[in-house]
Amino acid sequence: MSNKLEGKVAIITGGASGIGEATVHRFALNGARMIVIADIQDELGQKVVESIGSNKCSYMHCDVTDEEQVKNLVQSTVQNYGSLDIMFSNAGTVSNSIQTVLELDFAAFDRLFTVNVRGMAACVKHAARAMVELNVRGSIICTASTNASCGGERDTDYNMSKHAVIGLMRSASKQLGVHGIRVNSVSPFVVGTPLLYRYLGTEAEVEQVFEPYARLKGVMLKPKHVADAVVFLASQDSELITGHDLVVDAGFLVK
Ligand SMILES: NC(=O)c1ccc[n+]([C@@H]2O[C@H](COP(=O)([O-])OP(=O)(O)OC[C@H]3O[C@@H](n4cnc5c(N)ncnc54)[C@H](O)[C@@H]3O)[C@@H](O)[C@H]2O)c1
Repeated sequence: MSNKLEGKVAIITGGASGIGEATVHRFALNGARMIVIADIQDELGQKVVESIGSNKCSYMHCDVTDEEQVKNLVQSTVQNYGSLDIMFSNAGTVSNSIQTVLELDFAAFDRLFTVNVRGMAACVKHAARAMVELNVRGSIICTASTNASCGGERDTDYNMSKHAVIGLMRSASKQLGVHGIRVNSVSPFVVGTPLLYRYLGTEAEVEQVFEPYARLKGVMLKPKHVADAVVFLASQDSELITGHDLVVDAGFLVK
């Protein structure tokens, strides 16, 4: 690994598990000065900190649906570590019900939107405010999904929420460019994480869903592949890239 993120202070929401957790490790390997994990799974978050070391990583309980908690997360990161260079706004969820159009449960729909859309926007807002105030040419990355680029057989609310993430990313990148702040998104296809295991079953079952659709054969999409894309978007390697959705899908979306 190189030191692509040397000296950088980063927040990773949803960093206690899955793609977020893999990205915490990748950021540490790439020399980030401090990575703040923001999540609601406190025990898991603390375990990730222990695996990296409290000199490089810390945990803060933050429910992204509560704007005050997000504001506090950003403010305390700046106070404790002197900067905010990278926000990886990644926390997300799926509904338990099937959520076809004919079966839409709007209570579940609202819960999902509060996390995946409102929570995502709160993280972008408060990170951007801090970066503008600090005069930091920061990088903000949102987790969207391949679901943001096509319709779905089910999970209409999830699909809609990820389309909204792209809208947020595009608007924010237009508005924040004047401050030198880049905003991009990363869009994975199916990746074996606890979120997907809850939804699809075992790792083998996830592979069964992935395999027929992946044009690139002989490789399984893992959280680390998404994390590498996030490192790219967070680092100077992508200095001129903003308003871009970086798909990590082994060719699933190729037309
Ligand atoms: N796994 C996939 O196949 C896949 C594909 C495309 C996009 N995504 C997206 O990737 C992101 C990460 O998901 P994952 O697959 O790593 O799942 P995961 O469940 O392993 O991780 C999600 C994390 O977000 C946290 N979280 C949920 N609600 C939160 C809230 N209100 N406040 C703070 N943290 C909260 C969870 O506690 C968890 O640690 C999500 O946005 C998801 O929609 C996942």
